Amino acid sequence: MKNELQVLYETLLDRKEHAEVGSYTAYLYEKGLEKILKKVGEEATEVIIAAMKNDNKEELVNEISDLIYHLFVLMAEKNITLEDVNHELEKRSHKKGNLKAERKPVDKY
Ligand SMILES: N=c1c2ncn([C@@H]3O[C@H](COP(=O)(O)OP(=O)(O)OP(=O)(O)O)[C@@H](O)[C@H]3O)c2ncn1[C@@H]1O[C@H](COP(=O)(O)O)[C@@H](O)[C@H]1O
Repeated sequence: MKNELQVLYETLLDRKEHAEVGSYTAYLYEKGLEKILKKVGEEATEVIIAAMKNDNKEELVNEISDLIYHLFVLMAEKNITLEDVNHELEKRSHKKGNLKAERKPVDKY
């Protein structure tokens, strides 16, 4: 079963091919890369502000979701797939040996 992140990414890719009326995503693609980057920057700042406020988990989850949405729009715009990111994370994980049993003392930061 697909998780919500996969469904969202596929929806955003679909919006690239079929620009629906009233779609905020289609509006971002139409505005172009500079607008998308501006939104990623704004949303990242909002995550930082929400995280510094400490105890409002709901607000922080909200802001993180906004940031993920805008990052995914950027990925779709740049033809970067979830598989690309997954593959990169997998490579890092194998290199580092995330399981405690595999980890050597030198692997520590
Ligand atoms: N997950 C999201 C999502 N998160 C945030 N946003 C939009 O991002 C915008 C960010 O809000 P801001 O106040 O920062 O920006 P704004 O003032 O509305 O817009 P700007 O003038 O700054 O561009 C809001 O309009 C939100 O609706 C999203 N818009 C769409 N989605 C999902 O994307 C998919 C496709 O949606 P549409 O493209 O709208 O069909 C659907 O699954 C939606 O649920």
